Amino acid sequence: MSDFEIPHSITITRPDDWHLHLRDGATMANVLPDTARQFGRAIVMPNLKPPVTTVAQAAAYRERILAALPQGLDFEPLMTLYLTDNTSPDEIIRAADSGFVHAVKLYPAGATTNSDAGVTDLAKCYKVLETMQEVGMPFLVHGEVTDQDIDLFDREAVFIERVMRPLRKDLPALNIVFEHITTKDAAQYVAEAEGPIAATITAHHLLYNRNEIFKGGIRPHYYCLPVLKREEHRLALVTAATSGDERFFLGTDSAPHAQGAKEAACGCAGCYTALHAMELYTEAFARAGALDKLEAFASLNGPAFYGLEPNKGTITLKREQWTLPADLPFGDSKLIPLNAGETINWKMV
Ligand SMILES: NC(=O)N[C@@H](CC(=O)O)C(=O)O
Ligand SMILES: [Zn+2]
Ligand SMILES: [Zn+2]
Repeated sequence: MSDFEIPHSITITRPDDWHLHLRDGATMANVLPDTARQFGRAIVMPNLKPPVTTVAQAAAYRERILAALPQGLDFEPLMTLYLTDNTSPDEIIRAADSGFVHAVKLYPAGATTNSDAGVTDLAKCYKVLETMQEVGMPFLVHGEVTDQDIDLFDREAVFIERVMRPLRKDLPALNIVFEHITTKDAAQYVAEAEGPIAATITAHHLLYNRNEIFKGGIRPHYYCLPVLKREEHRLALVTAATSGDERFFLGTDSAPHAQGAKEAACGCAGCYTALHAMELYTEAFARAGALDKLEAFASLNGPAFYGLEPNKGTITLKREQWTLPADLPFGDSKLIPLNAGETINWKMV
């Protein structure tokens, strides 16, 4: 699409974020309005410290989110449970009956931020997974093996062979979301798989490849997990997201960390994009000449997978340049958003 063919504005059904970290307490109060301005709902990740492992904890967390929501913002948090080796089938039944727990999340132990309490061996969870399959509870998967002998950049592809294929063979009717996919291997696997599987894709994995982490020096705000990959993988993700295929939908994986935790000798993984998520996705779709596919990806495919109605109302993004703030308040620290201080091309009205 040449520049003059790109429209000056685009209006779509109000989108949802199907993968979001809101944290808790004062920092949650800081970041929540950014998401609530852009999205009608969000799947809220349970990797708090300690993690959200029970329906009772999810109910309390949901109340804290709603209490922190500024007046006038209409936003529904969709809660999740953090799967551990000790999660019981009864907890899954309670979750399904709750009406507000929409999924259960797999963090392979040691894979990412706050995953220490995660699953050490999925074989220990088969009773729980069978129950999830029976009651139709979606299983959200951080799809990376944690084996230190496997190259960091290969951990998602190896996960498909070692974990995803056997799991789906054993439990073919389990609803699975392959979260924040980053490789052509995962995009291809999901596109071709039989049965109920989908994938979320972040804005940063659509816009950047791994060079971004090392441009002119090490740039910690581009470090997330799964880590950015080669250009060929980015291109495959753009193809999947803009294909209109209902298996692919929006999940920002916006993951705020205090400035000092990112800019450190051993910095945390996670990119903060909630402030300008729809602007970034719109840029990625515009560059691909696929703005007509943005609504399916951002607003329709996700609700269909989760058995929910799309949101009422619309949002509009204008082609208008604006400069992101250098930092944002984050409890008693600061939060550096992705693209801090940079000028971007779209602005939500
Ligand atoms: N994506 C990240 O790099 N970090 C996430 C955890 C996760 O989604 O894996 C976080 O909670 O900080
Ligand atoms: Zn993850
Ligand atoms: Zn995440």
